[in-house]
Amino acid sequence: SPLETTKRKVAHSDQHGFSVFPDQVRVPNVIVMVGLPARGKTYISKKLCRYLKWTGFKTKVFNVGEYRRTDANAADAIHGANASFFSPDNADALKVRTEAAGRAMEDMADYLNSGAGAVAIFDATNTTKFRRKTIIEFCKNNTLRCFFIESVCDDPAIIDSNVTDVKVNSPDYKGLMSAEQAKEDFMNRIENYKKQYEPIEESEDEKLSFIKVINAGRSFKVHQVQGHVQSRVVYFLMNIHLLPRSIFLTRHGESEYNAMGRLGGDSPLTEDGRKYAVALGEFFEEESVQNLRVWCSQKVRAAQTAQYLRPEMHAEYWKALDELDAGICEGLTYEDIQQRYPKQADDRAADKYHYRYPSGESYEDVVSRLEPVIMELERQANVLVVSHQAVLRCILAYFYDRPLSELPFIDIPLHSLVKLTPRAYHCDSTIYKLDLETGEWDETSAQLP
Ligand SMILES: O=c1[nH]cnc2c1c(-c1ccccc1)cn2-c1ccc(Br)cc1
Repeated sequence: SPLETTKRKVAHSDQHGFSVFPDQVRVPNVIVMVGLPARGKTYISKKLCRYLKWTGFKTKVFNVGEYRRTDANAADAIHGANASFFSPDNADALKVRTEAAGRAMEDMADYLNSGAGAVAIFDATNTTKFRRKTIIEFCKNNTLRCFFIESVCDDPAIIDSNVTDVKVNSPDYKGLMSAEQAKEDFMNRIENYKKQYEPIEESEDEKLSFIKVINAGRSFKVHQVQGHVQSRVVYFLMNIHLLPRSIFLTRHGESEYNAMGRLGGDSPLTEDGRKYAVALGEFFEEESVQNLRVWCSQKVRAAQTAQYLRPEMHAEYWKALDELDAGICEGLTYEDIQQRYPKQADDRAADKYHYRYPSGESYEDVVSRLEPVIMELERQANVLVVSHQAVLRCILAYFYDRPLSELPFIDIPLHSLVKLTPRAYHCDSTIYKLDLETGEWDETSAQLP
C-alpha cells in the first residue's frame, strides 16, 4: 500500500533547513493539484509535465478522473458522470472515487520509489483538508517532497472557456447528452464540489509548501517553496498565459554549406535560399500577423533569411538560437567524419541525443541553452523564430511533447514554415512548404501530439 515506508536512501535537513544528501540522492517530488472543476488543473498538470520532461526531469501525471473512468464498476454504479455521482452523500460513489484516488497514489509511489520518475503530478480536485492530509501523510511515509498548486478562479469568462473548450468534449459526457445538457450538468457538478471545498490555508500543516494561482495567473500567493524543482515550477507558472497566439518556426534558407553537404559554418544563402527569404517576406505581408516579433540566430544565413521582413517586426538576434556546434566536425561532410573520425560517427549513431561533438555540443546542451528561449516564447504573443535544424528539433519537441530520445529525428525540411497554435491540451500545427519553382506554399495541418 502507498503508506508503507520507502527503500530509497534519502536526504535529511541541516539545522538551517537545507537538504544534506548522503550520496547526492535527490528527493522525488509530488506536485498536488487543488481546485474546483474547470479551474485548469489538468491544463496546468499537462503543461507543467511537458516542461519538466523537456528540461530533463522524468515526470508523469496521475489523473484520478482517468482512474475512475477505467474502473469498470464505477461505470455501472453511476451510468456515466451525472452530477449525483459527485454529491457528497452518494456513499458508494464516494467509495469508488476514493478507491480511484488510492490506486493513483499507489501507482505514484511505485513510479517514484522505483527511481523511474523524479516528479509525479497528482491531478485531482483535492478540495478538502482531509484529502490533503492523506496526501501529506503519504508523502511523509514515502519520503517525498510535496508541493500544492491551488487554482482559484471566479472569472466566469475563464471558467466558461474551460467548460466549453474542454469539459463538454470530455469522456465523462461523450455521446451521453447534448452540449447544453453537459454544460448544465457540469455546472451542477461544480456546485456539489463547492459544498465541500476548503481552500488551502497555511495553518493546515506547518511545513506546507504551496502556490495559489488566482484567475489564471493574474496574481499568486506563494508559501514555503522548497528545493530546485518547486522553484522551477513557480517560475514556470508565473510565465505562462492563456491568450491565443501563434508561434512560427523556420530554418534559414539553403546556404552555401547546405549545398556542399557541409556541417555548421557561417556561410551565406544560395540563390535558392534567397528565393525562400523573399517568399517568407511575402508570406507575412499576406498573413499580416498582429505585432509579430522576429527572433533570429546570429548566423549570416539566418539574418539573410529574415532580411525581407518589415523592420517594425523588431528582429532580435539570439546567440542561443545558433546551430548546434559540431566542434572538430564543423565544415566537414558526413563522409569526411566517417573517414576521419569513425568512432565519433559510431558514438553519435548510438545515442544521438546525448552525443557531444569533441569541442562542440550535444542536443542535450542545445536544450539547456534554449530553456530561456522557451520561457520567453511562453511569455510572448506572436513570434517568428528563424533558426537551424537542430535548434528547431529541440523547440518542436517541447511543443509536440516528444520524448527526448526522438528529438534528434524530427523532420524539418528546408524552405518550410511551421505555424504552431497552442490549445488547452494540444498544439494545432500547420506546415507551409515552399515550391521554389512556382513560388506557391503547400499547406498541411495536424493536431499534435
Ligand atoms: O479554466 C481555468 N480556470 C482557471 N485557471 C485556468 C483555467 C484554464 C483553462 C482554460 C480553458 C481551457 C483549459 C484550461 C487555464 N488556467 C490557468 C491556470 C493557471 C495558470 Br498560471 C494559467 C492558466
